[in-house]
Amino acid sequence: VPRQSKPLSSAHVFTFHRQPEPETLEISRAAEVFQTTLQILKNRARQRHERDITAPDKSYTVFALQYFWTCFTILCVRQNPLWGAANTPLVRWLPAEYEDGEREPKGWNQGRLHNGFQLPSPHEVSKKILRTSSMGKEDVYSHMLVEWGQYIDHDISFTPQSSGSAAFQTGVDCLTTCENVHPCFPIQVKQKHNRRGKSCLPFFRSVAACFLSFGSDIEKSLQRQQMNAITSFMDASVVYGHTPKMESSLRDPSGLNGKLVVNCKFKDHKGRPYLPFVNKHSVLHTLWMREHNRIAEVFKHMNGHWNSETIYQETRKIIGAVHQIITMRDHVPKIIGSKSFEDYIGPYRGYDPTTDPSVSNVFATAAFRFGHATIPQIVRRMNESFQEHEHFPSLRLHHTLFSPWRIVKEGGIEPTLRGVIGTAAKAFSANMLLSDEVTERLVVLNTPQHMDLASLNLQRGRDHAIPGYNEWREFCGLKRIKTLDDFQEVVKDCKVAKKILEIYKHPDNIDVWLGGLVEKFLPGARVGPLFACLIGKQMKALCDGDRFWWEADGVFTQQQRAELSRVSLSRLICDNSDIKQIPLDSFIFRKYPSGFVSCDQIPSINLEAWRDENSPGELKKLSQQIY
Ligand code: HEM
Ligand SMILES: [Ca+2]
Repeated sequence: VPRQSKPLSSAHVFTFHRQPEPETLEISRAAEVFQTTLQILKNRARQRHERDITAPDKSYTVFALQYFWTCFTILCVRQNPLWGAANTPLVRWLPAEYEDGEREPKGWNQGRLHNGFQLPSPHEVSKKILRTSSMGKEDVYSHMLVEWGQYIDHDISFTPQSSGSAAFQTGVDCLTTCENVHPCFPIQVKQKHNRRGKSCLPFFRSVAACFLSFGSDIEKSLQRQQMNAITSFMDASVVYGHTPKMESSLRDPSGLNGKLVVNCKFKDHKGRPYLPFVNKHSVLHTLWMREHNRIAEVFKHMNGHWNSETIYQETRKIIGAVHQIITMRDHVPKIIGSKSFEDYIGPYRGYDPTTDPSVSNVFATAAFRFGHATIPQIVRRMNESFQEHEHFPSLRLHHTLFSPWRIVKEGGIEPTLRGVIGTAAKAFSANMLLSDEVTERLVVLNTPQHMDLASLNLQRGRDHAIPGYNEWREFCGLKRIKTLDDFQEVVKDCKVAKKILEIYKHPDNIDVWLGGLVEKFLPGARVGPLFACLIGKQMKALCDGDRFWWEADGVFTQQQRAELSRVSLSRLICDNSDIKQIPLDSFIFRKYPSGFVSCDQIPSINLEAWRDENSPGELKKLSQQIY
């Protein structure tokens, strides 16, 4: 229960709360044991010069069997049952590039050359290219575009990291060591930059995933893969959880009305409920919880013969559909631009069982992290006239505005929500890429010191052995960069292009997250051609490969689909908060009062389309009154 009388320190507040579930840990441990065992055996074999890994000894066989058994138990009988499921590998659109071909990240072995050059330290790249203290303004989109990006990302990917701070084999502590020992892969820092006198920032490798490939390429099937701990489908897993255990803990314990659990101690001044727990997305999450309970209440009266399970499942289906619609109709086109939307996604043509909807490694590790360049320094809280709030001032990001006690104690979700709608998103510009709120003051789980998000992203890409910028350009049918001139053509800022090539020395060595981030935006987009391609392809896979996509045959009736297409984020806000005026599209930045309309002008969904024929007649009148 959020109850804090005084502000928490930034270290407490701005913590990235994403914890893997026990199942995730079990599976990753199996994969970890397997890889380590394999390594030991390979080393031994090499030392003895007697046999190679294809001649297994007894202990290897035992470990291998354990691994296959643990991994096998997560398989079930559906066709391609693992596609899009939680705790399965992030898929590879291009093969991994490990230094040893199997599990050592890029940059693991000191002195190893790539295209004739050593890779620059992510920290050096961060310092010289990505950091900034200056800010710019976007004038088209509101900060909601950024919030939604992160929110939806948390529905589709979560790559868990090694949880123990001690190295698996040696017991070396990842928090203190500056050596590369699995699962520690510290980020090297030049001494003078480090206040604690250490020459590195701690970094935990992402956990290994089970990977059962029965193809002929043994080398490839033994390669380390990373795991997505959540369902890749846009299924509102932030709201409902992604395991049965989590799901049941989020449902109303009385189980009588198909609703979600609410905070039993605190309510806002109008009696609207709060979430019962601490959560990074408290504002959006609170809106969804209220929306679920609002719809469930309508269903209870409209379809009186539905039991609580039916009410819950039918409501959940709608909430999932609304997530999909807001993302695909309102959000993605603003990010990748309408032309790329047409090229990579286009109109929906039905469920395709041959499309793998799993999140790709490059999407989670690089492309969708474009959003990190849109994180602001300051987030505002606003009053009813969308002006700076008299009582609740704007906050530096690291004094996070999304901390739940502020919501409860400081005016409910509305001041924050108005700030998110009423503030223009941070402008992206090549010479001020990442806010120092996240390069200097980021606190992540497990790590007591402040971290740097830019270094983390770059090191994560290398940890996952993601191929370089040029490989991905080629993958997307774009020209490879060979010279400074080539690069200056595609990068927003010529000086940045030059600096990058100076640091990396060879264009093939440029990390894909960085290369994609500095590209010139496509017209009407907030990313360049490479990220537009990677995000577009991923989004297409997420809808085509989803049997329960809201437009797929048999998921909703035609009438229900017509109703669903009237939903909007602005309607969600109107129905579940005290906000009475809002832009029609809350991703678009409007300066109050111009462009704001009253909530009753925002279309809403008519739930009559869900009336069940079998509903007893006398309840009809009652439900109409409520609706
Ligand atoms: C307050 C704002 C944000 C903070 C503090 C934040 C922080 C982080 C951190 C600490 C990580 C893990 C880094 C690592 O060790 O690899 C991460 C991952 C990620 N972030 Fe953000 N982020 C923010 C906003 C965003 C936005 C706006 C987007 C996209 C539009 C985004 C997309 C992602 C993605 C795709 C990942 C990888 C997810 C996974 O598979 O685990 N983030 N973020
Ligand atoms: Ca999901």
